[in-house]
Amino acid sequence: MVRFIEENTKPVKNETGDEPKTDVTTAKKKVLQDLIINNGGGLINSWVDSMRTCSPTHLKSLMKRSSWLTEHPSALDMFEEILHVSEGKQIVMFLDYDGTLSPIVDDPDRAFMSKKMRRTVRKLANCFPTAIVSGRCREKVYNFVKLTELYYAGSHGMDIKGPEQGSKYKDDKTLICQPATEFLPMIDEVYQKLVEKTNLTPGANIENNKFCVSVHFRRVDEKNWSDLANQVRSVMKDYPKLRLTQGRKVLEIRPIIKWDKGKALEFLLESLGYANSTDVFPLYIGDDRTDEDAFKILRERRQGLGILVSKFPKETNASYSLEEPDEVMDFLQRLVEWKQSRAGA
Ligand SMILES: O=P(O)(O)OC[C@H]1O[C@H](O[C@H]2O[C@H](CO)[C@@H](O)[C@H](O)[C@H]2O)[C@H](O)[C@@H](O)[C@@H]1O
Repeated sequence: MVRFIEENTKPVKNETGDEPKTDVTTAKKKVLQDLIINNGGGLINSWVDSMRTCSPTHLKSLMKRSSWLTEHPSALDMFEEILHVSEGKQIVMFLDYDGTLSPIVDDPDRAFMSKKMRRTVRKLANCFPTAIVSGRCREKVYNFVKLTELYYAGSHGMDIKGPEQGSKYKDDKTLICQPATEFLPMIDEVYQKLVEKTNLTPGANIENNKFCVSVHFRRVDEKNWSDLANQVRSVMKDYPKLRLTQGRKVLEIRPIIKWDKGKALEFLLESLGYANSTDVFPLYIGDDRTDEDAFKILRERRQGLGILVSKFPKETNASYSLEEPDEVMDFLQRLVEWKQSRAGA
C-alpha cells in the first residue's frame, strides 16, 4: 500500500473554545481512515479529498481568522514578548524557503527571493546562526538564496551542509548529513517514471529534489486531479519504501525513513553544540505542512518557538503567525536591529 502520512496537526478550536463538530482534523482523520481501510479502493478519492482539504479557501470557511489569531498572534505584534522569552539565550534561526522567504508563484523555477530579503537574511546570519530548511534539493535552494554563510538543509532536511566559508559560530566547513543516500537510485527511477506517466496531464510538473520528488498540481485543472492521483499511485505502488506527504498544491514523494525537517532542526542544533543546552532559543519560520514537523519538535522540547506564515487560519503546532514573506522580512529586520542595538550598547 502506498503510505500517505498525515502531517502532525492539532485540533483547531472554534470561537467558544470547543472543537468544531466537523473540522479539518475530523475530515483529515476520515481521509486517513479511508486510506487504511480501503487500501486502494477509495484511495484516489481520498487523495483528491486531501488535495482539496489543503486548499486555503476550503480551510478559510471552517475557521474564523479572529479566533485563530488569538491562539497564534502575529509575531510582529508580539515582538517584545518574543525577545523577553529569549532573554539570555542564543537565538538560532531556521527559515523555510518557498512561501516564507519567497512568495508562492505558479512556476516553481521562478520562485525568486527579493534583493531586499537577501540583504536582510545576510544581516541576520551575521547576528545569529541561520539555516535554510527546504523541501527543494539543496543546490536549487542555494541557487535562489546565494548566501555562503548559511547552513542549508535541502530535500526536507535529508541533505544538510554547513556554511561554504565556515561559520563564525563553529567551523562547520565539513558538516554534511545525508541520511537517505541509499534511496538516490530509487528516487531517480521514480522521477523518470512520474515524468512519463504524467506527461499527458496538462499543467502537471514533476520536480526532482534529489532525495525526494515533488508532483506539482497548482497548474492542473481540478477536474484532472483524480487522473493525476491515479498516475502517481500507479507509479508508487511498486515502491513500498517511499511515502507520500503533501504541501501547498504539491504531493511530495520521499523515503520512508524517519527523517524530516524536525530531525534536521535537531541535527543542526546538535552540530552547533546545543544538543542538551537550555541556553538556546531556536526560532523556526515556515508556511507549509512539512514545517509542522519542526514546530512539533520545538513544542516537545519546550524550546524556542515556531512561526507559521499564513494569511488563513490553519491547523498548526506553531505558536505565532506572520501573514506573508514581507512580514517575515520585517520580523527578521527587527531581530537584526535589536541585536545590533545590543552589540552597540
Ligand atoms: O520547504 P519549502 O522550501 O517551502 O519547499 C516546499 C516546496 O516548495 C516549492 O513548491 C511550492 O512553491 C512553488 C513556488 O512558489 C509553488 O509553485 C508550489 O505550488 C509550492 O508547493 C518547491 O517547488 C517544491 O519542490 C518544494 O518541495
